[in-house]
Amino acid sequence: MPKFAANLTMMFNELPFLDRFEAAAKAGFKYVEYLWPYEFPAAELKAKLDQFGLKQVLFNTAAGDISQGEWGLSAIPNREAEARRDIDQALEYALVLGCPTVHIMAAVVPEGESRQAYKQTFVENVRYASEKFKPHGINICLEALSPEVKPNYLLKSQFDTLEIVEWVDRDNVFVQLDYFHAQNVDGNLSRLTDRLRGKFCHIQIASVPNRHEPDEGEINYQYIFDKLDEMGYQGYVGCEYKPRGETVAGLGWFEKYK
Ligand SMILES: O=C(O)[C@H](O)C(=O)CO
Ligand SMILES: [Mg+2]
Repeated sequence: MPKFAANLTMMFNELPFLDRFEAAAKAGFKYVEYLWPYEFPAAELKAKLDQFGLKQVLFNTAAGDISQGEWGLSAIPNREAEARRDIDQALEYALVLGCPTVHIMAAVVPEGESRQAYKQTFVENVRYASEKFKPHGINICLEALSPEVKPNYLLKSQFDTLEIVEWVDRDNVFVQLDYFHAQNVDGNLSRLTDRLRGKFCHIQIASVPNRHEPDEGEINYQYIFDKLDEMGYQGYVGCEYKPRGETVAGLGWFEKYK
């Protein structure tokens, strides 16, 4: 049965961020993920995890200057020093939080820039991170984002991500398989899951097209969950969706997995 993680960035927005840990635990979650921890001291977040018996299973490297359209720095040529500081910071947080996986964000590729140069830079920075994280048993995930969510992001298709993972060629670097983006860009989710077998170590879910709870829309998630169980998938499934309304009211789908 899948191990579901509440995404505290997207869910429980009725509450201030630091109150979402208790809400997630009360709703029956044992695991949490969220985009970025850096607004808070790692020790403060760890205290919240411990207070409510939660395990942190994923967070991201910093996004850069979102107001300037940045969405990750690790693929931007000539920004390697900043990217590697972000990677080092992510490692510090992962060690305090006891988090097994970090999503290294790539970058948006501005019109006219060389995608190949961005890919090469990303590979070199991910290899840097792999070496730093390896002694601590921490994995790295890379994720494709659909253009409707993040236009011109370096990784669009799951096969873009697979190309980088195979190019990096390190045993602690994997695909972050977000079925919302995968359905929007690649489709054919069952065959895609088979093709990525052994290459992904974290999954995220949301309905398509509205990115809500997984109990609506065009993806038959029960079929996907059963397939993951049959494959023996042992990773986590992040609930990276925007609740239709009040978060707990939308958790009927989760009842049978508690
Ligand atoms: O947006 C997503 O699906 C990613 O998981 C993320 O964390 C930031 O792009
Ligand atoms: Mg995602």
